[in-house]
Amino acid sequence: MNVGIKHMINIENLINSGVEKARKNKHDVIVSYVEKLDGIDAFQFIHSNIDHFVNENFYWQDAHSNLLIAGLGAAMTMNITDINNRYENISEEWQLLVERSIINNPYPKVTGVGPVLFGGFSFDYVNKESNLWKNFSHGIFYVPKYMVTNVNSQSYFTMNIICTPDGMREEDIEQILKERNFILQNSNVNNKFQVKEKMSLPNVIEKNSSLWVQQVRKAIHLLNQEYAKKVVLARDLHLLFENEIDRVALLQNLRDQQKNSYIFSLTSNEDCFIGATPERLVKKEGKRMFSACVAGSAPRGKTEDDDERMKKELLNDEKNLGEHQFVVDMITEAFQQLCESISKAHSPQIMTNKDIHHLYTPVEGWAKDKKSIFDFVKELHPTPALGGTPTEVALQMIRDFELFERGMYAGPIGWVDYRHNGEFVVAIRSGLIRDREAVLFAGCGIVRDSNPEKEFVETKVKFRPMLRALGGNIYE
Ligand SMILES: C=C(O[C@@H]1C=C(C(=O)O)C=C[C@H]1O)C(=O)O
Ligand SMILES: [Mg+2]
Repeated sequence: MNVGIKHMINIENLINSGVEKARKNKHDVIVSYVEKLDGIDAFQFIHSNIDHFVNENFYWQDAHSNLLIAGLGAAMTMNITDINNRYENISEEWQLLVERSIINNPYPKVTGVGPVLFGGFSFDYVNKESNLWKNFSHGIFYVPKYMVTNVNSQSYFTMNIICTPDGMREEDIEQILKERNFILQNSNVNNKFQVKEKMSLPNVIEKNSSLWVQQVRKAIHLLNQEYAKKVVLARDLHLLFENEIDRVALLQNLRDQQKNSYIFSLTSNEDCFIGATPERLVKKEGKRMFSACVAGSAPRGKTEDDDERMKKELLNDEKNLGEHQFVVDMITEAFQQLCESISKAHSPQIMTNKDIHHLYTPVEGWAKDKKSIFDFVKELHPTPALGGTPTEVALQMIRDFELFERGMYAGPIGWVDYRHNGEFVVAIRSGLIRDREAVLFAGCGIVRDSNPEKEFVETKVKFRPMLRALGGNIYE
């Protein structure tokens, strides 16, 4: 791989301009340098270098594998401290950071290169601050130091360097260039990923299953008293392994097994939040906006005929169609507020994943002037696919009835680039990995005619993607 001297000189010059600008304006400046590098693969980049960036790394792969982004290290981190204005604050901070950056990008039409902010928001704005989510709190975002983007069969390498008004020593610059070369040499195509050894089988601890069913029963009772129309209740499942969980192997398994899902992983200190979700919250491409209503579920059939029957039944099932419609109504309303014009399918379609079918209605629109992706996240989250209807009542029911802390589960996770394009998904079919332990989450939309036992079975199906990838197939 060409780690070229020409690039080294360019980067050095750029850093010097960054330092000068930072000094003059008395604020931090991000210097971003983009190169096109044939044959560098985002996953490979992660697996070859993860040991040097154990506390800060992320991976993103969209549902069609059109776009892969992997990041290592943090040039700068944004922790969410003021929960009340978290979307506005992140949006403003990002806008400012971009305005103050120096970007060398010969490929201005390519999305997801140059400075990219990656991260997520916690599900609820009221957090119990449990030990489980101590490394994520209300949400966390960072701009990676090094990033690989694979898009439309091309590969790009971005390096982001933060320059402060204090300047930078010659040795620091040398160190940065050395690290860059080391990473690029490591990411060599010949360094193919292999699962070192099979993961040990976990001990799966199903703690509160009967209590969860009781909670669902209580919720249904309240729904029948017209307290709310829908609430999404989730449960947690704990896995304990003999050895530390191999996160790269887990990521690889999700990639292999969940072909048409978004694969995400976000590391903060010793914890990694990872999953394979089918559900887009919002995507921004210039002024074009895309969202997806995904709610209402049926398991896959055992045979092809069976599977077709499942789909047909789901498309005609009153209970599932009701669950779905709350989501369509809410997302449509949010898009009507934020868009000049919108369009959506007239009736739900079927979205099929490895383990499950969902009712699916895509929604599209043209954003009004100056609306950022964060404006959309703020207006959309939580949709009734993850919260309920009405939103605030449902949120309170979730706080009262659920037996664990949601943290980042079901929250918006994704990225935005320096031209303010990006995508957020809802972080379901996910789990939190810490050392030898994994905590997985799955929930379902409870409506008046829900059956608690059936909803329990639905959560089992939704645990499968993470369970299979971790080798604990208790619900197969
Ligand atoms: C809440 C989850 O999934 C959501 C609930 C669904 C349902 O109840 O039918 C379907 C898709 C998701 O919007 C989850 O997977 O944890
Ligand atoms: Mg459901």
